[in-house]
Amino acid sequence: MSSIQIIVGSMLGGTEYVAEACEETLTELDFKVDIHLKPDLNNILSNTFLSNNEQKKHSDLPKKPLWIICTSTHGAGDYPDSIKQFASDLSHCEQDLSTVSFLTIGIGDSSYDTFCKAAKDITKLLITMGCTEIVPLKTLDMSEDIDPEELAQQWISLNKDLL
Ligand SMILES: Cc1cc2nc3c(=O)[nH]c(=O)nc-3n(C[C@H](O)[C@H](O)[C@H](O)COP(=O)(O)O)c2cc1C
Repeated sequence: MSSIQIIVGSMLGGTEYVAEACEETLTELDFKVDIHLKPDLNNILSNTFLSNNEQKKHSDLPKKPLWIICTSTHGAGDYPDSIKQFASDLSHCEQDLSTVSFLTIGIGDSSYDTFCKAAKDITKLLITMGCTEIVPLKTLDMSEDIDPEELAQQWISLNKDLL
């Protein structure tokens, strides 16, 4: 079992429901999950690398640490307030993140030219910081009549063997 950190960027709360739906699916799949509605990089790093140490004690439970980013986009392609500090801290992080794998779910509205830009930007930033994207960005378009929680859960289930 790998430990998964779900990192949430939301302004109005909708993306929190999507993240919690992902948490539910992952828990059903028997993953250990921590969800961060107000992500703090230091806290996430200590969970990530503590989990690593724990895994070393259990050699039958190996796996790289995994982060799942769920973020909407606000303003004119900006990060939501809840994830701004995390993104800034991440860009200055000096810790080696090369063992961290991640995937991103972007929630946005395609009527904006900057569709899901925050999710695209954080994906680029994580790659710049040495992390490995294991599944290409999943975007959910709220201008369509969709159930974003259901779609996110289906996407997690589809990719479960890569986690
Ligand atoms: C003021 C405002 C600005 C927005 N700007 C963008 C944007 O630039 N790109 C985009 O894809 N969606 C944009 N959206 C759509 C939101 O990302 C979308 O409504 C999302 O579901 C909000 O998620 P949240 O409830 O977690 O904040 C904007 C929405 C609002 C209200």
